[in-house]
Amino acid sequence: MSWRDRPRCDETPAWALLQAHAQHHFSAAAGGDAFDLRRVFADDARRFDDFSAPAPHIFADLSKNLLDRDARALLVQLARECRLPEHCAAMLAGAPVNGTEGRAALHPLLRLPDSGDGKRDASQIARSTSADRQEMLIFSERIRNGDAFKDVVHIGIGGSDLGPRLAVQALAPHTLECTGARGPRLHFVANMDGHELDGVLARGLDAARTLFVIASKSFGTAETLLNARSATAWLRAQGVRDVAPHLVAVTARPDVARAFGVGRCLQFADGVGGRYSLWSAIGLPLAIALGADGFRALLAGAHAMDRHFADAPLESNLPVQLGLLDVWYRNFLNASSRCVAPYHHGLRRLPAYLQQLEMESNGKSVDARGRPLAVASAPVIWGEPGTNAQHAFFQMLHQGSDLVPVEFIVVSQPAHALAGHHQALIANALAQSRALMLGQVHVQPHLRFAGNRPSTTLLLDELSPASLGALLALYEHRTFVAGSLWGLNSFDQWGVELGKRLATGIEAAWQHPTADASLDPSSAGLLARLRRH
Ligand SMILES: O=P(O)(O)OC[C@H]1O[C@](O)(CO)[C@@H](O)[C@@H]1O
Repeated sequence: MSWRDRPRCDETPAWALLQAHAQHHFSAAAGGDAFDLRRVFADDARRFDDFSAPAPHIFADLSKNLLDRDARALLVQLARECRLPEHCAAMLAGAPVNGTEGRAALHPLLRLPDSGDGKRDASQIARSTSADRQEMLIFSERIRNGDAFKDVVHIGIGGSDLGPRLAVQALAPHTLECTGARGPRLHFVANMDGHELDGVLARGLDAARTLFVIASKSFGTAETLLNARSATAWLRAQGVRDVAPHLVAVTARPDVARAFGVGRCLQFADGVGGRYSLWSAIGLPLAIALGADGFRALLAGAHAMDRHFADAPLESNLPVQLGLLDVWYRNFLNASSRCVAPYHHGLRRLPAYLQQLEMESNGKSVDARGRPLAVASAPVIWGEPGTNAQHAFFQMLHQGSDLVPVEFIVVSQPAHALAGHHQALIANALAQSRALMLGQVHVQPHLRFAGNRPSTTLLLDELSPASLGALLALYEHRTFVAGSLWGLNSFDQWGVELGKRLATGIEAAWQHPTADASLDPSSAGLLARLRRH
């Protein structure tokens, strides 16, 4: 049987076994026998070791999850029955796993290292992605080391923004700004809300020495084109006659970008999904900030995780174990969200990045064959960096009514030397996961904490280009694993199209009130009020 004909999770024998296991051992109805983290730790001295999973650059402690050995074994059985290994091998080999768009998911190919002799020992597509990368890195080094531009403004949205923005923030200590090296300042603009571009242009930019990067895979995204047009108008208004040298496109549609009037195009393959595109020329601002070697280190870290995903047995394969855990919580313990709490200021945009990665990939209700799903898919992903999050929504995590698995991300080595901060930060991360698990018995109801609340801790030695690459690749593959079991095509995103189309109609109706008749009464009423201002 090929990966295309794989059964969906709810069609397998393991699914029914998992349902029975969850009901007998994990539901409130199981009474005193229900799984309790405090009891299993007391009974099992080996639990931490047995439920820990080392992977490249990352150590994962899964022991504080609501999961026992039997459930874990059944989940691995489920993965086999769903033919996950075959699907994974097909995806990594560049098979056309994105059925509705008739293409492959090429992001792992972007991370293949060059072979020793400098040539890429791979398929034509791998060779051409290598050539694209080479071209981008030559360009980024020129901008980084040259004098032509003092400011680089990266314009893009969704996957053309979230990855580079996160990575530039996360790796700030390695970038131009913090190492004191010469080089341009970097700015990001995503929203069509003019306040964002206006705010960037107000930072004292000299038009004659400003480069705009227009990053759009399709080169058809409304927000990006609007910002790009406004940037072009600004250049002209500032007296720049020949704007083309100030505009570089990063795109899979160089034909459209050239027609727009850019001076230079950096290309990447159509088979690279937007939310998986940091590794392509979309990473240009990161390459400018880090330098070519730093960018290659990011790719090497991600590639190490690709190898782990391809080669490690399912039982010790971290993306597989996390993806299975996601299915377990979502479908057997009915958790409708997962909270991500990075205890590192550099990772403050990670929850936003993961929202696109996981919810745009797996927020679907029909499977890859067009059949309605019989089970729930992507949970809501949400979060904030610790310890800020503790002073906002942790109340709900500790005493609220919903089951929310929490993911703590902790980095061993800080990149600053301020005394006391790092230990205090780490102590808080560990304390929160302990408090969630232990709870508190108290005579007064409002001081009671039920405890037995689950968490995972991902531990990185340091936040380096390589470890960030491994972390993001881990999340990509975990998303693929859960989507594969749910039977989804994790690589399309048709759900974003309807709203885009309707926005065009509303924009037209703004100018022509007679068109209000084509709107529903609520939208027409709101528009009428808005027009008065
Ligand atoms: O890079 P583009 O084509 O401008 O698309 C930006 C984003 O828009 C989306 O297509 C969703 O609207 C994302 O998948 C993508 O990352």
